[in-house]
Amino acid sequence: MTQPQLAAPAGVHSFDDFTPLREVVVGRADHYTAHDADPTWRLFYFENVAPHLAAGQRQLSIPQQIVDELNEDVTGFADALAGCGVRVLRPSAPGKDVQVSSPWWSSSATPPLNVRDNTVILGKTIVETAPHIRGRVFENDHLKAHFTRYFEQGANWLSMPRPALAAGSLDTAYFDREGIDVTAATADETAVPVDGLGLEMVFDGAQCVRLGRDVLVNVSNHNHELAYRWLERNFPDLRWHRLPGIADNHVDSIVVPLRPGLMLLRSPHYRQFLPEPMRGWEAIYPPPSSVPEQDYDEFGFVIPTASRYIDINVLSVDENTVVVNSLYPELIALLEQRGFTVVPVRHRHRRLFGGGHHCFTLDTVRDGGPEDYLAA
Ligand SMILES: NC(=[NH2+])NCCC[C@H](N)C(=O)O
Repeated sequence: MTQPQLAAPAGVHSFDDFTPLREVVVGRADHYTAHDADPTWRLFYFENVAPHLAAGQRQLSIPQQIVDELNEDVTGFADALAGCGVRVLRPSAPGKDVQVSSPWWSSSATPPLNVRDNTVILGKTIVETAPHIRGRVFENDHLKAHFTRYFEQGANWLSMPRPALAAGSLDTAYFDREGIDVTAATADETAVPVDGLGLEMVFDGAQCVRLGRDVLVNVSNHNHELAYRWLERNFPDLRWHRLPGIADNHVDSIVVPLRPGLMLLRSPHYRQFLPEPMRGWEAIYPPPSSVPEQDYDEFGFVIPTASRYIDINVLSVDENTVVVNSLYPELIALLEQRGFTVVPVRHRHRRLFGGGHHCFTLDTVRDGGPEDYLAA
C-alpha cells in the first residue's frame, strides 16, 4: 500500500501549537539589511537592545552576508517542514528599502519574517493583531493573498483596530513597574500627536499561547489590556487567561507547550504566572549550551533583538516531533531522552532578527480542535 497522501487543504483550522501540523506559513527575510530603531522599535525591544543603542541612532545596518545566511537557514527550515509532509506557504517577497508612512510618522518597513507576530489563528478565524512597531503596520499585506484564499474557503477573517501609533500611543507601564526609565531612549520628537488619542489597543499574536478551548495571553500594560478585552468580546466561546506581565511582549521564548501536560519553560520562576491547572504540568528547562555564541565583532554589529532563550522557540510538527535549532545539541538530546523525534534545523542568526522557528511560522492548519487541556 502506498503512504496516505495529505488531504486537500480544508481551510483554516488551528487551535493549538502541537497537534499534527498540516499547513503553515513560513516567513521570509529578503532585503532584511537594516533595523529602523525608531521609538516604537526601541520600546518594543528595550529589554534586549537598550545597552547597545546610541541615542537617536535610527538605521542599524545588517551585513549582506548575515542576511544571506539567514535566508539560507529559513529556506532550510521551510524545506524541512515540507519534508515532514507539511504544506508550506510563503509570504510575497518584500521590496528593498521600503518606507511606510502615516499622517503621524514614517519608518522603514520590516520584512515578513516573524509571521507569528502580527496574526493569531483562533480555530477557524484569522485574527490580524495591532502592531507595536510602526514599520510592521503593513507587514501582513505580504500574507493577504493566503488570507483571501482561506476566506474564500470559509475561514472567518478579523482584524483588531489598526493603531495610529502616534506620539503617546504606547504604554511604558511594564518598565515603570520595574523602575526603568525609558523616556530618553524612546523620545519621539518627530511623530505628530493625535489630539486626545491616549493609549491605544496594541498587541502581537505572539503574546498568545493557544491550548484548544483555552488561550493564555500576556497582558503587561494597558495597550495589551485593551486587546485582551477585544479578544474576550469577539471570542466568547474560548476561555481566556491573563499571564499578567510574564514578559514585556512575546511569550514564545518563555512558555512553549509540547503536548498536554508537558511544556518548555524558561525557568521555574515563570510557573507562578500560569493558570492554576498548568502549574502542575511537567516542564523541560533549557539546558546550558556548549556551542559558543556567534561572534559578530568582525561585522561591527552586535545588537541582539532576542535573548539567549530564543532557542526554546521550537515548532512542533506533532506531539512527538519537534523542529529544534541544530546549534543547540543539549536541548535536542534532552528532548530525545523524553521520546521526541527531533528534526534538527540550523538557525545561526537567531539573536539578530527577533525570532526563532516558532516566530517564523503561522500554523494555519492543525488537526486538534477546541479540546479542554486544562480540565482538572
Ligand atoms: N514571536 C517572536 N518574535 N518571539 C520572539 C520572542 C523573543 C523574546 N523577546 C526574547 O528575547 O527571547
